[in-house]
Amino acid sequence: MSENIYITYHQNKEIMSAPQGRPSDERWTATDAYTISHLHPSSKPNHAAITAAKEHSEANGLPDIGTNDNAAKMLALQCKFGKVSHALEVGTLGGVTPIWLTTMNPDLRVTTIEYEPKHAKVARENVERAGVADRVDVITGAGLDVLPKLQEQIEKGEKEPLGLTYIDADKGNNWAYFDWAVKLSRPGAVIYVDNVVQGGIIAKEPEDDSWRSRAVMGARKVIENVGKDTRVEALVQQTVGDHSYDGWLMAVVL
Ligand SMILES: C[S@@+](CC[C@H](N)C(=O)[O-])C[C@H]1O[C@@H](n2cnc3c(N)ncnc32)[C@H](O)[C@@H]1O
Repeated sequence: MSENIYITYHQNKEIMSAPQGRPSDERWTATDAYTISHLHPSSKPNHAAITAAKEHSEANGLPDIGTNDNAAKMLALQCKFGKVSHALEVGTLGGVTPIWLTTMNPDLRVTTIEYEPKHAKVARENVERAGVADRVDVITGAGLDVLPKLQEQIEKGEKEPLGLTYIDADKGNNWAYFDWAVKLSRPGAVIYVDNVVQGGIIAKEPEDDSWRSRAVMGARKVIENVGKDTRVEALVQQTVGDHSYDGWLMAVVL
């Protein structure tokens, strides 16, 4: 089992849910609300399922650290654009992103890995209620314990090689997840690593060993290792929005 998973997660929860010291601006939140209300209004076929999943997650006490709608829809559109048949998410929370992906891509299957049994249970309930349980495999366990089993399934032909991976779990293992994702992907697959900007504090090497510094080190390690990795081409895109100022690393498998 990977080290300090539980502790690392709670540190991450703090970094994502209480962004003290991180830049924020009401224009970013207002712009997200305005654009999503036009580009994904309540008349969209999956709007009710997504809203219901968020409400069920909240009612069951899951932390408010889910991926925002714009980012989840971007991943869903990437799956459509890339004709992805199998996507992986590391860090399920309540399963809202797999619902976005599968409701917008009728032939897509998603494997999603969640360490917290309670989160995984709520995610299974959410995907069931959304009518996509036959295409979303919610696996309870630590990412690094589950990924070798996914490799076996892909090698046996039980699952397709990955066309898209979304890494959004314990930040200290970002690089290990990325390395696995490359190994399990088909050429042309895309890999996203979330929260690699963290309000712009990642450009400087941390000087202490606080939880925040360890999250920064998780971002720096994946950025620096990916930069030397000849299996991929990558960039970091900075984002602002209702989740403050952050960003993701996007890589394409060559
Ligand atoms: C930011 S949330 C994920 C949000 C989700 N991807 C979404 O789109 O809404 C991070 C999740 O990763 C889970 N997690 C933390 N450490 C993990 C690990 N080692 N393996 C798998 N999941 C982990 C946490 O329990 C939490 O549910």
